Amino acid sequence: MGSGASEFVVVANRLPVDLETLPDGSTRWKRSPGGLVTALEPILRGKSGAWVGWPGVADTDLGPIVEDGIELHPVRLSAKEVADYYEGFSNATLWPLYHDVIVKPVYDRTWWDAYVEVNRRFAEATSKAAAHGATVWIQDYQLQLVPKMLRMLRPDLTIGFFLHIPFPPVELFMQMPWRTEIVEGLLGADLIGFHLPGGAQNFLYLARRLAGQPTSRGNVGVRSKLGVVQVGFRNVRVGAFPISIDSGKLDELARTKSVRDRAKQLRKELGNPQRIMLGVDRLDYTKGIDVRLNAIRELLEEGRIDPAENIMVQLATPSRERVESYVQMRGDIEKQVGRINGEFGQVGRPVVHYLHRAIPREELTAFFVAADVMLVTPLRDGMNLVAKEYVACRTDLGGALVLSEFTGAAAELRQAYLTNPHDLEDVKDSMVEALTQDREAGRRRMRGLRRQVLAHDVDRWAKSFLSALARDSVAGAALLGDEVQA
Ligand SMILES: O=P(O)(O)OC[C@H]1O[C@H](O[C@H]2O[C@H](CO)[C@@H](O)[C@H](O)[C@H]2O)[C@H](O)[C@@H](O)[C@@H]1O
Ligand SMILES: Nc1ccn([C@@H]2O[C@H](COP(=O)(O)OP(=O)(O)O)[C@@H](O)[C@H]2O)c(=O)n1
Repeated sequence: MGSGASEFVVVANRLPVDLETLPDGSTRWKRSPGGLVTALEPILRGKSGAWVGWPGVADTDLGPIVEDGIELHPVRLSAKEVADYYEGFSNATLWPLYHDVIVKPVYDRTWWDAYVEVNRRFAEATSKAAAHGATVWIQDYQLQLVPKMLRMLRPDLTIGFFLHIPFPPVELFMQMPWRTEIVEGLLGADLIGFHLPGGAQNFLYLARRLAGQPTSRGNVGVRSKLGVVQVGFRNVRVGAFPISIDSGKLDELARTKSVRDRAKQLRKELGNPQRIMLGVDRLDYTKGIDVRLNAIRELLEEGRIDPAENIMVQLATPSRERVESYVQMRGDIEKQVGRINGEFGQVGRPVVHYLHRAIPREELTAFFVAADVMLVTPLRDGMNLVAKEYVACRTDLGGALVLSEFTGAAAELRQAYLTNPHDLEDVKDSMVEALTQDREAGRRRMRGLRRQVLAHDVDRWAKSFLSALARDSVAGAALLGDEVQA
């Protein structure tokens, strides 16, 4: 297959923008949901590379286009492929399996066939876009077969892969009927990145057990001490690279007069309560939105918080709306919101303000600035960028972060009020602690959190991954325990 013109290509299920059809039949591009796009968009803009991905709607034929300075290569998916590859295998098989089986994964052979077929299409589209010797960076669980397929088409490329969600413990991964194919698919890369060392260790074990390849045995570090899998003459490196946000830019935005004024106005519109709690998530069962709502209801019932003084705002972006478990969860959450407001709200003064829609970045920043307590309570989350965004916005050192121990972010944000989302009493106690924290103690915590988030931004994440990828993989032979420049 012939090569294209791009020296650096990002490959992800989604393009950074979704094609939206308006009621009058015309179309426009809007930003795609989720943290992957939040993280990668600024990187690609700075590198003038190409992005291969799905435009978010089925049966759309589009040639390459340039949008906002990024060259986009849309991959066409039919309506059936969206149902089988995206909603099915990606989000009803892999997503729950990799998130601790919070809901039961479905193993369907026709979904697997669609996953193989669509991964092949992504590999072919990437092969067309990439110049000879280019660097290709493949993203996430939807595309785990692409590294091997692409290597077969284009052995000249340097191939990196990054998994944005947790890589599951071995006992869970072994459920997967196509477990060997997935491990072998990933081993087509030169470097495989995870958020945390635990994910990398799980993968190394599986590469030995399922693919039968020799691997390094030492512990993997954070941006250091890569593991190695020997695949024939190739050394595939495996490491932990915790993702982050464009913290400097968000810090700047949070300081602007328009955002600060809007934050004040939001407080007023919410009835000037003493304390505002905030949740910001895609509407996903992994995010523990139900956990925080249960905690608030019990705290109200027990009289530990006063509904006249403490309110909550939950901003929920619509997500995967045709997947059964998401439909059911939306109903459950909206019932919980209704129950709390029915029992504890007043006319014109609900306790929980709930918006089910995407929120523009500047408005979201004003919410972060206005919120006294940020509630991030996932049952499992690869990283959770929202936690880092809140910290980056607290230029005043105000606010408090309640953070689930089961997020990747918890490994770095140690000064948060860390909590176990499976232990409702612990969540309630953490919330009360955060709501009643001493001002000076709160400022100390926030200072520590900000030091971490501002020093480890998304640029550092990308540079640490890409510089490790750029290293000669033959030189990596000696590397059991190699150090990476962060
Ligand atoms: O594309 P969707 O199906 O609408 O889902 C949105 C994205 O969700 C997931 O995000 C993950 O990546 C974040 C950045 O690394 C991380 O902070 C978070 O913990 C993950 O859940 C998913 O991995 C992406 O592929 C989706 O685009
Ligand atoms: N209503 C909302 C909720 C989230 N978001 C953004 O979506 C991203 C979510 O990333 P994340 O890493 O926390 O979680 P995922 O949705 O990627 O699993 C963050 O950048 C949020 O600011 C948004 O723009 N509007």
